Amino acid sequence: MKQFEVNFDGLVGPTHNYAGLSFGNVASLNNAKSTSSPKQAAKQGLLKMKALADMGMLQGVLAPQERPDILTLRRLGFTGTDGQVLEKAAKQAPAIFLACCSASSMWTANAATVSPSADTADGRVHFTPANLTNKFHRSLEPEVTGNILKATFADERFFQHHAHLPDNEHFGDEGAANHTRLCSDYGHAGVEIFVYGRYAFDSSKPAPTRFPARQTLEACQAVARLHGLSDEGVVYVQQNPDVIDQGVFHNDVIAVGNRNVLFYHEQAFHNTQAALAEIQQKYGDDKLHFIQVNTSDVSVEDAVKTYLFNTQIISLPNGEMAIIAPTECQENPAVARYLDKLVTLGTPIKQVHFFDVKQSMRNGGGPACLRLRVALTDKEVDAVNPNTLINDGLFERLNLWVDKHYRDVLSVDDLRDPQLLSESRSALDELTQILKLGSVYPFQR
Ligand SMILES: NCCC[C@H](NC(=O)CCC(=O)O)C(=O)O
Repeated sequence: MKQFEVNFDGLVGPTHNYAGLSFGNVASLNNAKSTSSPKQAAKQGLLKMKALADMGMLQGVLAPQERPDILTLRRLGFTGTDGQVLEKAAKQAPAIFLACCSASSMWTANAATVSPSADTADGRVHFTPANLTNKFHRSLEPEVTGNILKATFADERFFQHHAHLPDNEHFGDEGAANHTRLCSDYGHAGVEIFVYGRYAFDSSKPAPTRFPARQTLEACQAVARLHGLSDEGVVYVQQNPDVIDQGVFHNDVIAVGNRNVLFYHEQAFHNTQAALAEIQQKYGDDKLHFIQVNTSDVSVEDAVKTYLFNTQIISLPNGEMAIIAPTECQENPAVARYLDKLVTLGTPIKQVHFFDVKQSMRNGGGPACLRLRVALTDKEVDAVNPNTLINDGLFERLNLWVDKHYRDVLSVDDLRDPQLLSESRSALDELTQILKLGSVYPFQR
């Protein structure tokens, strides 16, 4: 039996824009209302997918969501034709309208939490879409995310899909961005690390004071229960509230793991030593590489600015690990120096590859935000919808599709244009045919 980690990247949607929607996410607020390029954003994402496929990795793609979200605007009382709904919402409630236009589903690290079959009680791969309750614009995603995941992982013999957790801040869940898994090989039972920002039912516990903690311990525990994980295979770690207050809105902005490596900033966790000890104890006797980056080498501010930890650590077919980093890491002297040193430290990480994903970075989404990791055996890979796996043909087809449907530039004012709604729907309708997803969007149902 062979085993793989397959990265499913989110395709950037045709309404990609900068609306400053994410309080606590420094990049989102800093770039509010600047002009975006949906076409460039989608192509930057596709190039990263293609590059990983060319490195010998299995690479998948997840479809974006329907935006503007007319269905939600109707639920909020805007009436008439779709065009009138758009016009009324844009005029009467511009902030709500902008939230209903976000292409934020591109960050598929927040699409769901995934537990591989080696970890689960019933031996299937489990998916729970994230409810993303902390941000209104993101809370609109889980229903359609579930549809897309079911259309991508359809075979019930191998894949089990759960409903997202109750839509309430007590169970705030941001998916795989706060979840990482250590294992000796992808197909072996591993240790799933769930990182939370606060306790929902105990206000005496530490919590950030400036920015919101989006993920609760209780949400993590619910996902672990749903997935049938054993207590011996799970570690819950509290994120350091101080770093949330410095703009680390998800754990994947300050830590990332792959196989036997945990790469994290000194300030990432609330109680680091206890967390690492529990992880090592549950992992067993095999060697784990805890690669800690100290503040004296890279400050939290630089980590947030460059997304040093929002890198993907991948295991290449030759067994070496490589870091997939945004070009911002290359441009920052302290971070560049650190990465130069890292590959000489004798850890499994031997290579660094830089990618320009600036369109996404400007909204606080680095390489790791753009992908959902799904560890699969060869049999499970065969059960995945094959039209969602990137190869030369699909890469070319998706580029042509982007050229045909996407705008070069988009300002937030353009979002009220009824033409954009119809462009977006024809694009997505064609995409569901390319990826053979069936009808996943409200406008198709
Ligand atoms: N994992 C990265 C997620 C980034 C995402 N940004 C946004 O939604 C910003 C959208 C805007 O401001 O237009 C977030 O904060 O959840």
